[in-house]
Amino acid sequence: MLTAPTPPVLSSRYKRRDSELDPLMLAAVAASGTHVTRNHYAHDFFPAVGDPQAEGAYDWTKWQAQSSKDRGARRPRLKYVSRQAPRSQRLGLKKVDEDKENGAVREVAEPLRNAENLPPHAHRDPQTTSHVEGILPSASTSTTSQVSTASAGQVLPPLEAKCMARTRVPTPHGPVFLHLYHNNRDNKEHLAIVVDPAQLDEASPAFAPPIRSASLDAVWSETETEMDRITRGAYVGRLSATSQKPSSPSTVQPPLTIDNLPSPLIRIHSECFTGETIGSMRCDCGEQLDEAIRQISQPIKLPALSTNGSASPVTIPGRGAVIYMRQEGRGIGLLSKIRAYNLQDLGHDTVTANLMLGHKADERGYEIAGAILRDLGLGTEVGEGVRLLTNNPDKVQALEKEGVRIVERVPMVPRSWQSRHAKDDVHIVTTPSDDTPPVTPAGATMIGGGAVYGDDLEKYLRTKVLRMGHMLPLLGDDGLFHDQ
Ligand SMILES: Nc1nc2c(ncn2[C@@H]2O[C@H](COP(=O)(O)OP(=O)(O)OP(=O)(O)O)[C@@H](O)[C@H]2O)c(=O)[nH]1
Repeated sequence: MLTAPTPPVLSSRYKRRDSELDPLMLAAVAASGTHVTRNHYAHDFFPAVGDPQAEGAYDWTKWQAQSSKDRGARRPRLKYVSRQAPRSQRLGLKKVDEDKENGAVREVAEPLRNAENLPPHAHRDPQTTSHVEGILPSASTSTTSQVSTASAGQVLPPLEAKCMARTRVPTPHGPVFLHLYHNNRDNKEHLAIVVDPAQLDEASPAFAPPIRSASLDAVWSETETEMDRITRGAYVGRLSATSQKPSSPSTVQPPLTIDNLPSPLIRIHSECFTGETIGSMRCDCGEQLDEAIRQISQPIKLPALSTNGSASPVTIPGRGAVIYMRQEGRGIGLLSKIRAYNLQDLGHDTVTANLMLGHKADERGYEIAGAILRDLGLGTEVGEGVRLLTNNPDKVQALEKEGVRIVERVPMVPRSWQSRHAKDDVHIVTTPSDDTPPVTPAGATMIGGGAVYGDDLEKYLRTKVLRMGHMLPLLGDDGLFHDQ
């Protein structure tokens, strides 16, 4: 129909009434080598998009179409990739596991987690998990990297994390630069919240190297324009209608002008929808995120500087970063975390609840966090090292294993516990009764309460100290603090 000559008789007498054939649609049909129907809208024509470990899979700028020298050669057939789970899973044909003794029927396959298009690490290894209560393995706080575990014999390409975009975000604690990362190990958009307001003030002398993403500042293609760079956040100074200076990959880092500059303060924070978005007081995650940004943003007071000739003490803006990892529920995902909360309401603690669901106590990995830190020039072997905000000994170890140079661990004391030390703590607000909402000083927190508190939280925090080895002093029955 498309190629046959138009019948001469009809052409003048009957004009076409349908629209012209869409050349884009024709090109798509030709490229796919197969039929295109309205049912295929969810599929990709690009090869490897559904194969996140392939070169160029997560980054469109790396996708090389047929190069000019190959033009004469036979064109490879493009792979036709579906991002959907297999049909049986989409239709909800779930495998169930019947626990005959208890008469319980339990779903063992989570359709989304087992979708074939997910990278291999998402498939659970039955050898390492146990789900039958009564034969629970001993509490494991292992930080075995969820992302680096490949099935036997599979070789993963070297990990790459690339900053796709960056922008300035004003927060109650001051401006931050939000960076969004893609990587070739999981399909998640991890974030870096960089606190370095000195970059916004180009007029003042820089005492410390700016915290910038090397991958964002790199040249992505020969054809990229200044506007492309600025739009993705590769600019210097403060962006405005009158100030638009694209950054350059070869920008020479200013040397450290002061000897006793504290290393940047950083936190690796794991996503917690409940604690951060709806203000759940089962955990202190929202408060920790807020507190981390607050602490990192605190101005740094330096003693009199000899190197810059100033005789009086100098105050410089705070600097550091929160690396925000999409590892909800310590890596088990929101669905399982919600189920775990119900088990916790039955009386089990946070560790046991995870184990009962067939998960480890902690399934997080820190390989990608390490790559993001490297990209930001933080904690590299040569350089300043970092101060890490955490109570979690496993996190310190796991990051050191990833090559992050940690010069100091800075504890994160829950605000409700701080008040036991200092009753006049500024973050503690009036204890709410049932009908009066707490009075929160403006800008003191992101979510709605100065401090999280309550029985659920107490139980959670105690479990972290007693079962997960978190380094916090516990208040004993005798009213005294006891180091664990
Ligand atoms: N599975 C599970 N995850 C939880 C629970 N409460 C909070 N989380 C998750 O735990 C993660 C935060 O971990 P924490 O143990 O608070 O902190 P940490 O990162 O190990 O240690 P710190 O650096 O000291 O805060 C987030 O991903 C939360 O979603 C829970 O009861 N069960």
